[in-house]
Amino acid sequence: MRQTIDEGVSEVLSCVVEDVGHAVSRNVGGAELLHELLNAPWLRSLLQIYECLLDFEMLTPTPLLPYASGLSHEIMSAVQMIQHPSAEARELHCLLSSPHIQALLSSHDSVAQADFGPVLPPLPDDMAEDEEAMRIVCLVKNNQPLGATIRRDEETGAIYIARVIHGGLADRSRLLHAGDLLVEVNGNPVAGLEPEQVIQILMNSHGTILFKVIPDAAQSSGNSQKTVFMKAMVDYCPLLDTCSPCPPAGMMFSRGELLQVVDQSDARWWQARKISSSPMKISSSPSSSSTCAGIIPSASMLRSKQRENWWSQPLQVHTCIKPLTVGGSADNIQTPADEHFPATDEADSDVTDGIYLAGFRRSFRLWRRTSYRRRRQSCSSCSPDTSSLCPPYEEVALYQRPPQENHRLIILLGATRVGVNELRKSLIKLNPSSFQSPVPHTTRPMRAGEQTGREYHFITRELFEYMVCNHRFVEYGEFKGQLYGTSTDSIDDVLRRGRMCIIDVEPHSIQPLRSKKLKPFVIFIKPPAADRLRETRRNARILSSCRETREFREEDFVDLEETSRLIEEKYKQFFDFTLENNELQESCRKLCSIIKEAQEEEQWIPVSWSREEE
Ligand SMILES: Nc1ncnc2c1ncn2[C@@H]1O[C@H](COP(=O)(O)OP(=O)(O)OP(=O)(O)O)[C@@H](O)[C@H]1O
Repeated sequence: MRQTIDEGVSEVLSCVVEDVGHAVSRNVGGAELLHELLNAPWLRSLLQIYECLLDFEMLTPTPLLPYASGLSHEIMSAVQMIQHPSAEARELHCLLSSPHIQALLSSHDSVAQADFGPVLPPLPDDMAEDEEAMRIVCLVKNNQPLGATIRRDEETGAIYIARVIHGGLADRSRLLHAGDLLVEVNGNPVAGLEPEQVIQILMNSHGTILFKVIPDAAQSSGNSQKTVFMKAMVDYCPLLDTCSPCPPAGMMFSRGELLQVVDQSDARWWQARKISSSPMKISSSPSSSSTCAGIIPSASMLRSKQRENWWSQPLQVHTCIKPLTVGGSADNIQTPADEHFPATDEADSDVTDGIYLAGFRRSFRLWRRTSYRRRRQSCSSCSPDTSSLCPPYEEVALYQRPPQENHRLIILLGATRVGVNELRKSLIKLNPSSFQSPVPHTTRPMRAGEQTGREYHFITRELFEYMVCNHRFVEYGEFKGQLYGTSTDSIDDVLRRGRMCIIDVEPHSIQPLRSKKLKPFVIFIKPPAADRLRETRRNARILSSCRETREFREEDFVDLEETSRLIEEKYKQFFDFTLENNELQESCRKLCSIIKEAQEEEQWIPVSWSREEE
């Protein structure tokens, strides 16, 4: 039976050799050759043999004898002892003594004895009892840092591994853990040394580094850490942080960056990696787990730093957080009260092709512009580097809007005259059935041709003030004796109709809009490079008063650039996207596609917006 199988196998194998040789000698094309080989009957036979071998392996066979090479030596010496060996005996001796057969038998014995592990040096005879718990770790140092920090126990002088950095060399070895007691480095005992001296030994070591450690039983079992994603809401630089346990192992980050926090086991110092804020990139990035993490302060650590900074600062009153009454002009406006103008003076082409565009009235825009400029000038505490007491990190999760849910609120943000209104208007004109802006409220009397709920919601001052007291306004203020504002109800109204609500607000109004209900997506509109800004706006006209427009002046460009820079510095942690308004049509097309992605694709949002219970 066995002979028949062996014959069958050798027949199949000779077919393989013959067919392959034949095909190659015919010099046929690669695809044709592959096709022929795949169709060959011997392939089926080979697969059957392979299956038989797998079955055989499943039976976990035991070897007939584990010392075939020893037996062969016995046979060879027995043959040598025969005085007149037969031709068969001589042939057998010749076969067994050939180096190939010897190597084959030796391999057979290794497999039969399952002798695959490395040969370890014998344990020294004078080894102390407690050295049982000692671990010898050999790391091959390349250009990367070892990825571990050490600390000295001040009482005992013992040196411990303080932290193993995720993704670093020590972490990948899985042999060094936080809490392990370091006994020797390359044969040098480290007890009693200063950490700097141990680091010096490590720095002087090249190639292989041998650590002798006593593992910390609690840590070696491996404490699996839950990974969380956080958005940085503050800037951090380890090299400027005097409290950092190891500044070179620290990770710098700035507001708005997305961090994958991989270790929170230490209440004061976490470990994290920076990741791309693009959901597509994070889900398909295999490298993220292999890159080395860095040490960052925990949320509580940063909060206590923020408190310290806050107390040490002189008292600054934020005028920007109070709604401001603006009675003056936006641009040296020398005009009488607003309502004296005919309706056409105030309208800013808000009817186009039969489509009514709400929220583009001149007084409304001028109120917003003036109030922003005044606030900016009057509030000295709004400098970009002032860290407020906001949470230092915001935990985020990926979210995709279910089709039955309201659209996310789209907030456009930008310095005055950067083109926010122009883009918003172009977007609505492009697709008025999808995009809409909320209708503002005003106390100004309705004029001929106007309708309440179209140009404005015309309401009394009493009602307006009542709404203010009840926090119904996202933004409000006074312009030429009349109140103007954008209410949350108007936003809800647009969203309830299944449309995408596009608003532009002053930067400080973003925070109150950040809610689970609205899930705002913030797009910052920034100016292009200085020369492109001046070139593209050469023929543009800007509002100078309720009645007049004029060309851009150099000081407008300078102000626009400076304001953009300030807004970006101070509020970038809230931006979901930054769009450069260079060529108008291209910017509008881009804006349209960003909004589509925001509504239809996975995005990072604060976890508090996606939790069920809230
Ligand atoms: N990409 C662009 N290329 C050329 N001109 C532009 C571009 N974007 C905007 N403009 C023009 O710049 C001027 C100011 O734009 P817009 O009124 O939209 O600014 P804004 O940021 O809304 O400021 P405001 O506070 O005055 O409402 C307008 O004349 C507009 O047509």
